[in-house]
Amino acid sequence: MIISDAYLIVTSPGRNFVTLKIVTESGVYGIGDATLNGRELAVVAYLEEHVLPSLIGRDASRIEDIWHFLYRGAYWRRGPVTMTAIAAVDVALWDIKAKAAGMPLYQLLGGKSRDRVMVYGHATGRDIEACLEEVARHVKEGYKAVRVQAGVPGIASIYGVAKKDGEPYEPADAELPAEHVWSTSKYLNHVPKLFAAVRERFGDDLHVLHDVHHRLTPIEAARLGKEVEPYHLFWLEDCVPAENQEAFGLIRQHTTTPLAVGEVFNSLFDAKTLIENQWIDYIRATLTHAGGITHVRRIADLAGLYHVRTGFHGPTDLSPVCLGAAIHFDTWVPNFGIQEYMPHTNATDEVFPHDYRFEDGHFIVGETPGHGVDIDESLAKQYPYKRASLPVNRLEDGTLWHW
Ligand SMILES: O=C(O)[C@H](O)[C@@H](O)[C@H](O)[C@H](O)CO
Ligand SMILES: [Mg+2]
Repeated sequence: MIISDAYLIVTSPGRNFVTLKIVTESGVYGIGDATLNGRELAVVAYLEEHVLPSLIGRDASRIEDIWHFLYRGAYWRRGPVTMTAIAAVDVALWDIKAKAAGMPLYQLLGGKSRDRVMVYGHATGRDIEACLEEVARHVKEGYKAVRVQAGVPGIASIYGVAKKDGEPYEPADAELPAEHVWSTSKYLNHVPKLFAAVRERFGDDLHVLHDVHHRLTPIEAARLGKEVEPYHLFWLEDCVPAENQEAFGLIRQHTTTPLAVGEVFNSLFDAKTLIENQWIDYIRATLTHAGGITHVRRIADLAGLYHVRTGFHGPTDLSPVCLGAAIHFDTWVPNFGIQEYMPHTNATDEVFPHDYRFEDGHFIVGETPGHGVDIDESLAKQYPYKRASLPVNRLEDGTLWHW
């Protein structure tokens, strides 16, 4: 199982994806997702210059050793670029190990803890009415859980709401960062009305979620959490920026609305205080940005001790390789909560053939050895890289804010 080749495929079938392919002397290969939205080529340079040359000649079966070689060996530990690069190697090596064993990845992890994996989809609309129509569409398609994001009167462009109703939402929509204007008071006054309308129309059974996208202060988040309590959210996501983990201590004192955080985390240490204090309910760190299966498994195990469940990030800016590996992880992990799902474009699905399938609001894991996702390299070549940036936010007086 000696590694004989390792290279990257950068492709943009609708949006940019970076994929690492590791090939062994026996011909068995594995692939890992290395996509860091809006910073794709930083990871490409990191891997090509600093990681891939040192993989050649190593034993692909020594996943744990290679993980520590890359983590400790960098000296400059953690950070999204480093941890995305390590994750791509890690997931590709697990893919190889599972293929060599002739097993689907979930079997190597410990086997099935469940038969299917509940997902949440995204309903978005320019106002409450349009958003409710999108929730209705999701319910019709079988979703049991829906994230609900609507436009707010007086805010021209807002996270999570597509430019046109019915179109998929894609935040990295400009070559250079677009500048949006944000108003906390307008937002806070509007969101409880949205959830009142959702419960009135859809009743109590549907799981509903909401993403604040890091925009509030702790006391504002506490107010929002309290005000939506009657509508029983499945979770309130990223209600404050989480660099200061203590912020969640304050929010938790005020509300029983379940809290989710972690899509921008890249290490166990980003989440350690949050988990040990039981200030959160769901951890969203992903395989692609938090060091792969080897590291996210450690986060999930720590979380399990404190009744914190997984709710992996799953936007379209993570490739089907990440989603496929995540579905294996979700099928195994004992403390699973939910999996985010934003369907990829048809072009993306064609570039990344896969064996997972969506059925009745859930994913069903595939049985192909490995993580079940491949890449069509010649098709990938038809979609060259295009620079795309995430937006920034300013308050109405021009102050730069969190996006
Ligand atoms: O909950 C989510 O799915 C996320 O907040 C994403 O939509 C991020 O904004 C995106 O991943 C940034 O690249
Ligand atoms: Mg989010």
